Amino acid sequence: MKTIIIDHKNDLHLVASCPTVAALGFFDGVHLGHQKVIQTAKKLAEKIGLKTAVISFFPHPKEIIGKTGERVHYLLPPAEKAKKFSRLGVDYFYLIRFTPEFARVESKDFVQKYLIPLQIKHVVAGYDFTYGRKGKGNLDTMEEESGYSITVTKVENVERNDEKISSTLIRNKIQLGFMEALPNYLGEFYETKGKMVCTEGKAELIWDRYYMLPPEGCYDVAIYKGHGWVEGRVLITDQQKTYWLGPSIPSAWSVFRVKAKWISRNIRFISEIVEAPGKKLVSIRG
Ligand SMILES: Cc1cc2nc3c(=O)[nH]c(=O)nc-3n(C[C@H](O)[C@H](O)[C@H](O)COP(=O)(O)O)c2cc1C
Ligand SMILES: Nc1ncnc2c1ncn2[C@@H]1O[C@H](COP(=O)(O)OP(=O)(O)OP(=O)(O)O)[C@@H](O)[C@H]1O
Repeated sequence: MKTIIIDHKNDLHLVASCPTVAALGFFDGVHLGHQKVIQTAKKLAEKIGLKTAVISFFPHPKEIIGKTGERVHYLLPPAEKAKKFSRLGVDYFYLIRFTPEFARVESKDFVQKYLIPLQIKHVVAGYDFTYGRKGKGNLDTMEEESGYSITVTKVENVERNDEKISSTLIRNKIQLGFMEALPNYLGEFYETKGKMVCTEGKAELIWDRYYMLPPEGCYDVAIYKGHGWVEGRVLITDQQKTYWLGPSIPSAWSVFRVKAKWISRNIRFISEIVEAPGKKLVSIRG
């Protein structure tokens, strides 16, 4: 898959090398709803003999047009999003820099000055997808705004327990520490990447940017350190620092890349700490 970052400096006629069917949206977390949109685009593209594209944005529109200082708790860094797109069979990932100027582009101009030069022939998105200044454009306006050179497909909402799967819903679950619920929406456990920094008796996990952590507490996780997955436990402090509670904390100073699968919140372990305050179950110094 080819990733192409687009800002106002690009001549889009030169960027696109072939016509595509494109899935449009932000796609934070690439959850099951997003996967359905991308798989639909892929199937259609194969049927009509075109390549598949995803058009997305960064940073999140809310950070640019929301209230000043509004922070978005991202679920995935753009590079990880790209890997997931690639696994879904996407050929081109057009990542548009979402700037205040871009937010002011009228919906028709987005279609005429971005989608048409990028050789998008068919757009796939969900029912609620909007585009253009103040989010005024939607899939019902797109065909007309393209002069009928682009056709569209609306994907039915993918739901769980009568609720639409959304990045917001997943963020809310993480905020409450319900990590065990996430495979229902993501199709797999939530994963974060970072490094483990070990100093005598203490191992801190420092996560890369653009991941979201659950609140203070103890969590069952699986950690990948280069030679397979190890199940264990981590503690998240009120300062949002993460410590590995074992098994086996390296005694020598070392740093290595890790990835973690967040399995569930461990309520039992927390209550053990509370019930036996004199007993030092968690040994964290420093
Ligand atoms: C050219 C363009 C301009 C946009 N301007 C605004 C805006 O002024 N206000 C807004 O809330 N969202 C704006 N958006 C964001 C969209 O409404 C929408 O959130 C974005 O396309 C991602 O779609 P999704 O949230 O369905 O994934 C704009 C999007 C595009 C492509
Ligand atoms: N559950 C779903 N079923 C089908 N399509 C979806 C679903 N969720 C999102 N989409 C579509 O996927 C694309 C990306 O959506 P978007 O990034 O807005 O996801 P979201 O999960 O609704 O995010 P947020 O909660 O931040 O609004 C859009 O075309 C959107 O309409």
